[in-house]
Amino acid sequence: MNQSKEQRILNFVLQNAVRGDPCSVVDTIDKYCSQKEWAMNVGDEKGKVLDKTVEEANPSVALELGTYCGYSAVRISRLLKAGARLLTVEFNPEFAAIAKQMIEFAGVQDKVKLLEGPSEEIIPQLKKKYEVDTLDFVFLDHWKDRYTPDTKLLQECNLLRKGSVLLADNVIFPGAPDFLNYVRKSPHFQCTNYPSHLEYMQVEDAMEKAVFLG
Ligand SMILES: Oc1cc(-c2ccc(F)cc2)cc2cccnc12
Ligand SMILES: [Mg+2]
Repeated sequence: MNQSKEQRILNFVLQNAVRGDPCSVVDTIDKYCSQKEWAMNVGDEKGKVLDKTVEEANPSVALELGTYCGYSAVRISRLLKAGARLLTVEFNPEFAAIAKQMIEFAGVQDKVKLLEGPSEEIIPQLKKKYEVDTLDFVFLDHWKDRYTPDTKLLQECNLLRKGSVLLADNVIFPGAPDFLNYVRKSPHFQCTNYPSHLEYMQVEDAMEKAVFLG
């Protein structure tokens, strides 16, 4: 049975990155996906925006929607302070299986909890089942038509507090126009746009930061 692209990415990491070194895992995925096969990791250019936003938020509890192969879970968790944790949600079982191995190889498994299932089911479980009070940082990088309903769900579930930082990938390409509309028009969010490029391509893209105002 021939391998999936995601399995090829993982194998390249297992053979070329340094076990227990998150930076080498991130760099090795970027090397493979820029030189051999494009894949929908946030990539290094937008990854630097992600890094700065995470460092500024310095979250104790972070949520990622859309794990894929684990690239941004490794990228985020390498910046977390001792005792901080990242919950990452992936609904595709094949992707989740790859990400689990990627996270373990990078040595960040103690900081990352991978939750398999649809975000609309998992978000309402975060408080009781996953002992979350409020989220300090949320990275939205899943299907673009889920950005707005999941943002509303986070608010309805009282998972955001004054100062909670949302960062959304791909607001230009593939695009999340309804999300931009929603957060920019809402009195509950202070928004900032970060123009960038689609991972590994010269196509325009951007990230949007939306800070919850309470
Ligand atoms: O960063 C991303 C990029 C794309 C994407 C797909 C096809 C293209 F031709 C270009 C871009 C899809 C994503 C889906 C989910 C999370 N991130 C994505
Ligand atoms: Mg993306």
